[in-house]
Amino acid sequence: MSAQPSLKAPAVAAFLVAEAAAHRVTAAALAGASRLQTRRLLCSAAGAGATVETRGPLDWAARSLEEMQCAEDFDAFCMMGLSPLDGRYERFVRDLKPFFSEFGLIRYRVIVEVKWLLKLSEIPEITEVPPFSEDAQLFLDAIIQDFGLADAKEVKNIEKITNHDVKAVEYFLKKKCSSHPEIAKVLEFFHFGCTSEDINNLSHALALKEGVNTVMFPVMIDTCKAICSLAKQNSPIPMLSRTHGQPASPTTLGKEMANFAARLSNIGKSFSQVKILGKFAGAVGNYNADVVAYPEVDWPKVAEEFVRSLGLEFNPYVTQIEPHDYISKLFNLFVQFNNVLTDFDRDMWAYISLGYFKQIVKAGEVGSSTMPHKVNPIDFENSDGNLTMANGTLSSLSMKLPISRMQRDLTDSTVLRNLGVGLGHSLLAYKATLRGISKLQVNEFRLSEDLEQTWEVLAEPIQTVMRRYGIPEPYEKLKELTRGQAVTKDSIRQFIEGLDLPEKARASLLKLTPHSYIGEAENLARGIEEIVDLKSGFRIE
Ligand SMILES: O=C(O)C[C@H](Nc1ncnc2c1ncn2[C@@H]1O[C@H](COP(=O)(O)O)[C@@H](O)[C@H]1O)C(=O)O
Repeated sequence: MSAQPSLKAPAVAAFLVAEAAAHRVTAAALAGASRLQTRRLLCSAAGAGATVETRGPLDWAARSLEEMQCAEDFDAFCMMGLSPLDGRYERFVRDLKPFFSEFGLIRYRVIVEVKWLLKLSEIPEITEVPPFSEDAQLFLDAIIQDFGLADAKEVKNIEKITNHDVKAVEYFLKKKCSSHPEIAKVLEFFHFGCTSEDINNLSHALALKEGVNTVMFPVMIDTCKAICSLAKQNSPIPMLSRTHGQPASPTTLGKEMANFAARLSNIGKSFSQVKILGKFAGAVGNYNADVVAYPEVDWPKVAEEFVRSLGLEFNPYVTQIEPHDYISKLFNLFVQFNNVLTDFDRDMWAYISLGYFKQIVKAGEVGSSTMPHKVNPIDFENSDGNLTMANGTLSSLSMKLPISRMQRDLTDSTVLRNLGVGLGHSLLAYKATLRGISKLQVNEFRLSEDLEQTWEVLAEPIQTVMRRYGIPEPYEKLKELTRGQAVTKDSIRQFIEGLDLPEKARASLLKLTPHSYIGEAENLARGIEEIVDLKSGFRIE
């Protein structure tokens, strides 16, 4: 399934009216019409045999979020949230809600159940479910397209009685369709031959595919782009390196940023290798009940066609459950991405602490409640903390989900309800890193000052040139000059003057400063755009 362009509820109405005009349905005819009635009008106006693209730009995600925010005392509900993702940080992660909430899971289950009924109607051997009329198809499609919070609440009310969440969806659909004479005749074919997990695994797979593509990847791409810009903008700015926290050969600020951009984009490319899998093979993975009911049907083929029609890859070897190995693979990549970003956050924290970056202050904001001078690197710290939470959850899911006793236990069911938690903390962290980056201002004076005070870093190139020209014990001589001693521009120059080197080599060493001793750093930073390929990565097909 492809991501739909964003369109808010009023825009949906406007879209339908515009479509109506295009098909010469009058506004008067549309006045007061429900979405289903509107579609029926559009369909008949478009002519016999024409189909109206009802999935078009109707943005169910935006609609469900709007409905959520209209709920009575939404703010109070958030304030009492047990998880900060649903409280304090709700506004940063709300885009994930349509996909990974209870509402989202129910909606995806409804989609799978309805589409399965439609699929059954296309199998010639299943004469008990004849092909649906256009009106019945529109009716079923409208259940999906118009599915909202009120419908989800109805399912939850049914679940209070059934105490079985998937069965509640089946009953909801039967009730909803009992008013349509044609569909009412085949109500028992809802959930036909299915075990609940046939519905669940496809629902989770769809949520992951759509949620990650639509919400996660764009922010991950923005993060890569922001770090790439830091690399390019600061490609020539020399910076003292630190290995073991001690002054080491200089680099450029841009080159150190480029390293992170390259690492993150490499992980991005791996996402496209993850296949989101689905199964539809009944209670223990062998189509047992289907084969008895309709022995003449090629059930593995039907299942494969159905899973693929939803935009998922088919997994033929399963128990009652799809074994979730692909979720481990996917989440391990998130863990890797998050680890690299943690590394970035901590380096940025250290560079800010060294004064290499200043942070732009916003009028009215407070740094420290007691030390008025302070501007703390709170965004990088928030990101670091949330990446810890994210990786804790994502690793737990990745470790647990592939393990299920024999043909199934229900441990995955409750655990799978946390897909959005791991992704939510990740999203929160990416946004915090982006905020942190947006406040940075490079302090070239501080960067230069540190280099000016560490002429001893030139010991490395001098001893390397001495080796080339066969001067005995170069390393030891430099060690004597530099180790634990105050090394200055003058003492270094004096040392170079005293070396038995060809004139050209000496001149080039005398020209060298800690600021210019940066090797290929600037070129490496400038070349980052060729390495960072954000077009082929960060996408799950
Ligand atoms: O298709 C079936 O139902 C077959 C059945 N296995 C089940 N498969 C899927 N869901 C099942 C199963 N069993 C229970 N439930 C319902 O799952 C819900 C579990 O709730 P929670 O622990 O909160 O995630 C909760 O709503 C449970 O009622 C079996 O016997 O193998």
